[in-house]
Amino acid sequence: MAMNDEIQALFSQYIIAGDHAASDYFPLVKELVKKKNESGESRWQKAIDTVYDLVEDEIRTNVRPPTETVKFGTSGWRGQLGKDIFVRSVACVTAAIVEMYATADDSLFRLLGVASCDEAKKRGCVVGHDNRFAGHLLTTVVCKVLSDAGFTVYYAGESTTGVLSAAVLELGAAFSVNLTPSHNPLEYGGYKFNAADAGPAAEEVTGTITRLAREIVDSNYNFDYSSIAGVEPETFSGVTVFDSLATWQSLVRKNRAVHNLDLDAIMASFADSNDMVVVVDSVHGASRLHMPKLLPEIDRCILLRNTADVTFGGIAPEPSSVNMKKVQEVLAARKEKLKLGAIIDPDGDRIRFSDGACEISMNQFGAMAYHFLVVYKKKKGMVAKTVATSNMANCLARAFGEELFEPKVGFKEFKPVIGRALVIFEESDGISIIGHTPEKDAYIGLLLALDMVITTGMSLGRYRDMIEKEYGAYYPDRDGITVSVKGPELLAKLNELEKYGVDSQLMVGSEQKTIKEVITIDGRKMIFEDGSWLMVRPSGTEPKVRFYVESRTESGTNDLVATARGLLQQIGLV
Ligand SMILES: O=P(O)(O)OC[C@H]1O[C@H](O)[C@H](O)[C@@H](O)[C@@H]1O
Repeated sequence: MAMNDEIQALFSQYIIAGDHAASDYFPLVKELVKKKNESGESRWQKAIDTVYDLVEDEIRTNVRPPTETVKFGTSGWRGQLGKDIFVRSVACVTAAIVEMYATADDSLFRLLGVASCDEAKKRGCVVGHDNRFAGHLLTTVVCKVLSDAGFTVYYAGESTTGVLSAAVLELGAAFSVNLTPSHNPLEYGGYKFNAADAGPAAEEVTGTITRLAREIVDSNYNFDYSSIAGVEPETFSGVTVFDSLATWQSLVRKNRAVHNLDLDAIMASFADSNDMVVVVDSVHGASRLHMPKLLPEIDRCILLRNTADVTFGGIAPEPSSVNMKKVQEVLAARKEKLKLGAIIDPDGDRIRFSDGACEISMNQFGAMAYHFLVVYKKKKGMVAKTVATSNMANCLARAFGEELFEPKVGFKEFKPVIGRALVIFEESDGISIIGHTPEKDAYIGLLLALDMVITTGMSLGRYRDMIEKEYGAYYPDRDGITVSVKGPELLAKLNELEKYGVDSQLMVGSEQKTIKEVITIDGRKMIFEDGSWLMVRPSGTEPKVRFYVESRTESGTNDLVATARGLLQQIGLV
């Protein structure tokens, strides 16, 4: 079949001419990207661009309610571009934020970190977006709605979650809006709201935004697209453009004495360490814009997937083991003794590491960061990690005679220990430290990793092995299954696991293990007598049930995974 016919056939499979609602653009984009990757033919790119023109038209013109009602989940509102996230729906959610400030009572203002709506207007909002399609268009909508309502707006353009959070602190802003669905696939758009503390907003806040947004969506609210067509946000009253990375750098420098990380000295040492190579894969996300400014410009600093590509080259843009392969390949070909690789998600709040020989997950890295700050940086204090995260940090906290805070999943759960915990982290590749933002930030993770390697003179793998030799080894893993049931029905199914209480037994591999403790703050975590555990919980961002396991022996992890799967099978989810 000639290529044009092939493209034509694909188009007619997914597109109903003149009917966005009935057309399904993203499966088509995915097919076209696959073809482009296979053939390298530039004409496939033209076809992709044509589909994106249609998506853009849908984003501009859609006036229906979103296909899925607006809902802020574990981290913001996420949905499909064009169908859920479009000019009007983004305007409605922004109008809901305006309404929230206009009508908040004292207790809500306390959570928002401002005393009044006037204060919020004056302190203003930081606005930015990741590398996704239509980011600029949709943030222009946000700026317009906020500007019309009298809010000061600091416009960052394309930036990352951690950097925008730092900007809130540095500018003393009242809140931030960041248009990103984080690491979700290419068809998604998203909307994150952080209040004045610069961390992910509390549930009461996002609940209020959700409620007001639904009301506005259902009203006759009209956003006049012509008021923003071809206009840059800084032309609106009260909107200024600023350099968000500079605010991040300023925050890190300012708090040097708090965390003992010296940004400039670390970068200078790396530049001088002839035996060290660093590879960072931005997977086409917003970090690609910052890395050349943050890291030294030397040939031992290699940046991968640092071009603009809203399709992420067709991959799921998350810092997974599969996606780490490019970093591993580049590191393998290098001669330097010390190798550090990292992969960062599109909005720069997740990071995963490699030392060329092995991968270091956040389960391990977060605990290593805690060890590093205490032992090498001479800091004293507690550590915090979510209940689904490895217990290596619990073990270190015990050894250091320090407290451990263990909330349910979600970075916003760390609020009670911000300013107290030396490290806050979760297995899903998010980390921050004392004196930094209460938001997860890949860059502070990268800075820590650089400092660890430079200061200890060890690769991350060797450093981890050294800690494990002293404190014992932990073997965590996680996986998940896609489910079609949701809401109360899903919870009812998961509740069937309640029969596995303390003293009941489960087969793990060929061994029968007794449950010693059950933690139910988030799903169900069942801890066995030998300290190994498994946990099951519904995802707050995807139609999935996740399970997390941790063994104390290398071979035991797979057995725990099999047991977890078995449990989900038993309750009819697999
Ligand atoms: O609820 P899940 O799908 O497991 O997602 C959990 C994750 O969601 C978002 O990414 C939050 O920012 C994270 O803090 C949280 O760990």
